[in-house]
Amino acid sequence: MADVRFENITFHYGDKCILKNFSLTVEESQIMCLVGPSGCGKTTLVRCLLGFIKPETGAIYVGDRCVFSAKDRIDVPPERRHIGVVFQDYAVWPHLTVLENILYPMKKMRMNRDEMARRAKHALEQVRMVGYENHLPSQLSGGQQQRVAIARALVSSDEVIVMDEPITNLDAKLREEMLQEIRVIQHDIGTTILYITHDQEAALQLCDRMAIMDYEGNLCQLGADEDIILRPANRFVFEFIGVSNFLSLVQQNGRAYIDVGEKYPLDDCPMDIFASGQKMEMGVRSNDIAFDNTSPIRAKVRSSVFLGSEYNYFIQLGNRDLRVQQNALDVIQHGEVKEGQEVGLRFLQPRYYPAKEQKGGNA
Ligand SMILES: Nc1ncnc2c1ncn2[C@@H]1O[C@H](COP(=O)(O)OP(=O)(O)OP(=O)(O)O)[C@@H](O)[C@H]1O
Repeated sequence: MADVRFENITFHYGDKCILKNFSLTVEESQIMCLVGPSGCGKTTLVRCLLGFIKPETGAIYVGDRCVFSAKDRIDVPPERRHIGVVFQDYAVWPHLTVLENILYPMKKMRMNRDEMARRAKHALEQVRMVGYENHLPSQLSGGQQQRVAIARALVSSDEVIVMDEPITNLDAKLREEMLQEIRVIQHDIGTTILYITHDQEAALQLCDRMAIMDYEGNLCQLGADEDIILRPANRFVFEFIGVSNFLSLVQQNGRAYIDVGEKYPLDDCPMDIFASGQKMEMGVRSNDIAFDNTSPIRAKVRSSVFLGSEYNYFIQLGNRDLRVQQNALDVIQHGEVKEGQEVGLRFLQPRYYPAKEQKGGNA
């Protein structure tokens, strides 16, 4: 097993800076999810690691091996980096059988026959595809094809596997199953996995640690999923992970109010947030809004949707619509609120951030 280290990686496409002095360590035998919005540079980072493109600065290490260093002019070719890869579009060869697909990278590495057979058998067992050796990809479901791609990555490297949106093309149930399988496979063999996604739900289910990139390709937080959810480093992380609502705040006569057309006092709000003179907002996650009839913050239930394990409510508070999510078990315990009903609201774990600047124009 090996850790993966990116040190001060800079990369441009033309004039456009995609990664600037980007550093990240993926610890050995862990699943690290690199999460960020579309276009932020995740795949670019993976391509640097695999050796498909060359950063302008920095170094990349896989365990003790330096696979790239701009300063020392090291640039190990992709096939000698020994990194397993699973891409979104499966990338299994359509004209090769399952077994031939799995043997392919080992043949390229010129491995001996017995070792190839042993590894292929083991990888097929790990992804539960024994019995499908002679099937062509066209005879397999999307999930089975993806398992073949994982088996092929496993035989390429038992040290490091990179997965770039590997389950995006699968239906919801299969996605869930594949996440479980990736977790079980990783647990059994202890491979280091760098998992790239813009799907925060998948990341939360899968990872040991999460790295969050913002739109500009900066690493804005690195931590266990609890850290990211409970202690978001900034507004971007708070908004990107989980479902959140934002409400404008004002202060009057030393007291803070939510301003939603009508003003509701917010007694727990620390007044020092107004010290900078900036407009402030309160962010609260949808599952951190509780119904409490004793609360003076009065709102109206516009709609209620049952989603199996949770209820989704759309609530009108003054001139704002809020989304509230409640666990189905809590609803069973405390009772469902009905459309049209008036409710009192209580905000748990609110966060305070400067308001975003409104963009002008009609665009
Ligand atoms: N070959 C290329 N030439 C020029 N620009 C590119 C090229 N490949 C990617 N880009 C640009 O680089 C930026 C980063 O792309 P990248 O594919 O790394 O993003 P990403 O975070 O992986 O996005 P997604 O989640 O949508 O896959 C984007 O603005 C993209 O348009």
